Formats: sequence, C-alpha cells, structure tokens
Amino acid sequence: MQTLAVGSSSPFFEIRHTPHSGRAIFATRAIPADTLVWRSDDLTLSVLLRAYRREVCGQCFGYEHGHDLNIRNQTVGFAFCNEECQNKWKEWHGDIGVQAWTAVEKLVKGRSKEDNEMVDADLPRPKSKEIIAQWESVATQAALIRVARQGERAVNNGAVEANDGVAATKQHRKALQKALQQLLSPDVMCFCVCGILWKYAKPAEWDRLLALAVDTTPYPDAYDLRAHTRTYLHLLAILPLALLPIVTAETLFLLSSRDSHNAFGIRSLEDDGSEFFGYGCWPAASYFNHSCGPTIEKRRVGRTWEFRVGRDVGVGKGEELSITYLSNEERKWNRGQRVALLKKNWGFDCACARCEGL
Ligand SMILES: C[S@@+](CC[C@H](N)C(=O)[O-])C[C@H]1O[C@@H](n2cnc3c(N)ncnc32)[C@H](O)[C@@H]1O
Repeated sequence: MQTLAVGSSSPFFEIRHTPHSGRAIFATRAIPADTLVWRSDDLTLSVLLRAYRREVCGQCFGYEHGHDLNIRNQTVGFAFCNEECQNKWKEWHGDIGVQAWTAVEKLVKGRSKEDNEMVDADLPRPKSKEIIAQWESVATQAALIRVARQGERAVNNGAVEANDGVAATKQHRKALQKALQQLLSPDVMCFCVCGILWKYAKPAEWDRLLALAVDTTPYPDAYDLRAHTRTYLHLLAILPLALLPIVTAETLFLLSSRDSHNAFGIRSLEDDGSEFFGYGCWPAASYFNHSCGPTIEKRRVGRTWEFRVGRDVGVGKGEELSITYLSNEERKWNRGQRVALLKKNWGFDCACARCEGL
C-alpha cells in the first residue's frame, strides 16, 4: 500500500491506481457517516491575494467579515489576528523568511501603483515547447543577475571577485536593474516566495511535492507564463543570498507543475465560501479524486483541511473516498456543464460514477 506520502498510513483507507483517474483513495473497511478520515496540516505553498492581505490572517486565514485585522505588519506585508498568529508566522519563517518577505514588500510598495498588464481574455494555454522557450529566453539575464548578487557577497567579505571567480561588472549590475524595472506580479511573487521558503525550510519534503499529479502545461496563458519568468528575475535580484541556490527556473516550474492540479481554494468559511482569498497546496490531501457525487466532505479549519464521510449512510469497504472539486452551485449543473468545467479548470474528463451513469 502506498501511504499518503507523509509516512503515515490510515486505518480507514489505502491509495490505489485506477484505470482512468490516476491514483485514488479507497476505504479498507466500512466507515460510519461523519467519521473524520483524514486531516491535512502540511500546507506547502499558498497565495494570499494581495487584495485580502489586510483582512485575512497571514497565519490562520482568519477573516472578520472584511474588517482590517488587529495587527498589520507593514514590513513583511501581512496582517494577523493576534500576537500568537504573528509569532507562529515568524517562527516558521525564521530570519531568512522574514528578510525575504521584507525584500518583496519593499519592492512591491516602492511602485506608485500595482502594475497592471492589459490582458486578452481566452488566449491559448502555452504548450511545453513555448514554456521551455520562455524560460530559456531569461536564462542569460538570470546568470548575469546571479553574478551581480555574488558580487554583493564578495564585497561583504572584502574580496574583489565573486565566489565563482567572475567579477561583477557594470553589465551584471545593469541586468539586475533592468529586471527590477519590469512589471511586477505580486500574487505570482507570493506563490514563488512561499514555495522557495518551503523548499529552503523543508528540503527533505521536496519529494512529497514531486510525487503529486503533474501538469506539464501549468500556465493558463502567455501572460501568466511571462509573469512567472519576470518574477524569477525579480526574486534573483532581491531575495537573501542564502536562498539564491534554490531560486532556479527548474524549482519555479516544478512548483507550478505540481500546484496546478492539486491546489485547494482558500475561501471564506461563511456565505458558502463566496470570498476567494487565494489558494494553497497540501500534498497529503492531494490524493482525493473528484466525484460529482462525493462520499467525503472537506472543510477548512484554519490552515488545516479535514475530510469526513459525508453521506448519511457512511461508506462501504472498497468504496472510493472522493471529494468534489466543484462549488455547491456547480454540483447542481447538468452532466455536460460539469464535464466541460472540469475539463477547462482541471484538464480531465470526469470518470466519476455519476458522470459515467453507474
Ligand atoms: C488532486 S489530483 C487527485 C489524485 C490523482 N489522481 C493522483 O494520481 O495523484 C487531481 C487529478 O486526478 C485526476 N482525477 C481526479 N478526479 C478525477 C475524475 N473524476 N475523473 C478523471 N480523473 C480524475 C485528474 O488527473 C486530476 O488532475
């Protein structure tokens, strides 16, 4: 049996491969209704949209009906419900994490207004070849910025040349300045910084992320792809030197390729989740497949997801434990509409029992 990649198995279920839907979770025994079968507290990367940063706690995602939270930490750009949340946030991030968010905040706030790119709706999804070409197009500038940053280290250490023997010249510093003048995408930056800090803090857990379902074309359109490559250059230019070895095109692409089909929306807990604060990836919760008639109800409790058997009758041994990727409203749509939406948003042809008419 494969465990949930957290080194712990469950008394309730196992993960098995299916013919049409990748891996899925199956009950290993009858489970009564309302039983808590899994709790996931392994948030790896999350985006708290900038528009919600004053109202939603950076630690527990608490929300007070749109009121500004008590503690606003303008240095790192997050607000918190109370000191306890702020302290937990600081403790997890450590000095390097706090320095990273401080650098990001300084850059974003330094702009007179948020950059807005005129975006054409319905542009096609970039294919693998286009994605590779776009990342390659920034490789030279990235290399120049790295040398410029290594020059900082050399200066700090009183040396003339950077560690790799290449002296930082005007050309290197110019490449860095040029990157800083490019359009900013604060939410993409938030996503990338979270992922980098997570990889830095928990290198041994990287494989858990790599084990998730892959989307080889994770960028919805060319604008989003370019926002990621620009953000790569921005981060090379501003993040603490200790992080630079993991600020690579490969790391950033891998984060997007695993997040794309595995992220959960972070929504308000009231009003049927009408407020969308952002999204995050909890690897241990990413093995539940979708069903248009799910057996499991998921519920966010702070930074944690809980999964309970949702049917009055419970589930029988061997039955699939599935959640829904649709909203309450979307679940009422007809089969054609649901199938089209799942294809558009998630890229799969729904093979659940309700759609297959089983
Ligand atoms: C969050 S992952 C679920 C676990 C995944 N099956 C795996 O092997 O890692 C989401 C992916 O699972 C597959 N999937 C989930 N529900 C499905 C369904 N009802 N029909 C077909 N494929 C499904 C799709 O490939 C989707 O992108």
